[in-house]
Amino acid sequence: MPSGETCKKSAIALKPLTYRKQIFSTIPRWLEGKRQDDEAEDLWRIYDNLYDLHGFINHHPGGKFWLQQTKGMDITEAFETHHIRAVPQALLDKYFVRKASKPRNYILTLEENGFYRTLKRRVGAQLDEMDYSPRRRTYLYHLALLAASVILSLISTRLDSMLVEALTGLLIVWQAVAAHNYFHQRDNWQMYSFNLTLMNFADWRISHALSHHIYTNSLYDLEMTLPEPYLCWIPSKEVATKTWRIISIFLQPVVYALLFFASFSQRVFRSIVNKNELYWHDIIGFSLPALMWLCSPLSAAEVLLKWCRIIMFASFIFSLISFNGAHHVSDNYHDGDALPSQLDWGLYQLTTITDRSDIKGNHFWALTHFGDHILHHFFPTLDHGMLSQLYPILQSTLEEVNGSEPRELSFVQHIIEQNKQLLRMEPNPRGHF
Ligand code: HEM
Repeated sequence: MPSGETCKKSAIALKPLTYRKQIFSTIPRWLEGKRQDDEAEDLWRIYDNLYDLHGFINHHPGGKFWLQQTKGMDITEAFETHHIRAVPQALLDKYFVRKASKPRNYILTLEENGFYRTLKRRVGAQLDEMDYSPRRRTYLYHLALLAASVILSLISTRLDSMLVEALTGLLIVWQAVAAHNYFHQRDNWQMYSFNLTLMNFADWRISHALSHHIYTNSLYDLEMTLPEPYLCWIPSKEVATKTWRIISIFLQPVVYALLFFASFSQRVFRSIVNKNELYWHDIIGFSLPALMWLCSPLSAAEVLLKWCRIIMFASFIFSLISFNGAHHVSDNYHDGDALPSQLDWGLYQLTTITDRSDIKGNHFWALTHFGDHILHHFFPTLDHGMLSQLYPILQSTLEEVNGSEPRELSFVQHIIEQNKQLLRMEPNPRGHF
């Protein structure tokens, strides 16, 4: 089990992390811990200002969820990255309460003329000239994948074929990754289809959108800490010994295959013994086996077994794509490595992401495999199909700052690198930028 000081103090924050004081990381513990660490006094903190957004929660165009969940927190980066236009900033004055009495807990910066906000201003100025037609194609891709997942699930009940089950799992994953495009945006029907994986989009809005996207590869990133102790990417012997790291390489396929079941059953368990963590829309996860049972001659037990195999295939494929998609290249920054000399939030992000070179420029593959990942982290609410239009602005802005290029590797190289990162115990002494 990870223990020791390097497991509790992130290099990008001033205070030790409250949520890491407990043995297992969970989403409710992360939320509670962040509230304690941020000390926003039951209000919302943006930069050094405190706002009372209680009256705005129900009117927020992005949906209630985001503000309900972040009450009492510092939401500076989430606020900056989720709005490209100037309207939300202009609205804020109305809700201003007072200046915060303490400095921010996070040391990454979002200076007005720094890299990220300069890039965002330039993208904002381009928004009206962008080609919005890829949004329609994204809509059709997701719909087609969803329909195909349902149809193939039904076909799998008529054919006794593992291959069909694996294909069904693959389609469920592709539609779920496409649904991920939608849960980053204002509430919509597509986000619910993510739940066919047995994971829940609302949980992912926290662990992925509010934690991973903002504090990438740091100890505040739940996508780094939830898979511990089975997969440990933090380069420290306090987090995992060499022997355990070697074992974890061989354990990976099992962890991948059980991820969906494990995340659901843990939530059920904690809901029974502690506080409810389930949502009404978790029921969507069971709509496929119910439909398979209703439309097939198989018994309930046979359908259940078949569906479990499909979910295991899906879980394996999803983990393979997501854990080997961008962040765990051994040269990427992971908490404990030397920080970049410039602490701009956007430049920090660039040290934690290596894009997939083999799917660049292809709308379908990028949508279903977390492609164009750097731009997705910078502008998560923009439709995934539109991101590739922003490369020229990204490149020219980056060139002005330090002349560097966004890094890219193929999928196979990502897999090799991710395994190297699992084994890496020594912090990298050289910070990018
Ligand atoms: C945790 C912080 C916040 C998050 C994660 C968040 C998220 C979002 C999302 C996902 C959207 C929809 C974007 C789309 O679908 O294109 C949105 C829209 C919007 N939000 Fe927020 N929001 C946050 C805080 C705020 C605050 C504090 C304000 C203002 C007081 C605000 C004002 C707006 C407005 C006016 C829009 C519609 C215009 C636009 O998209 O730029 N939001 N927000």
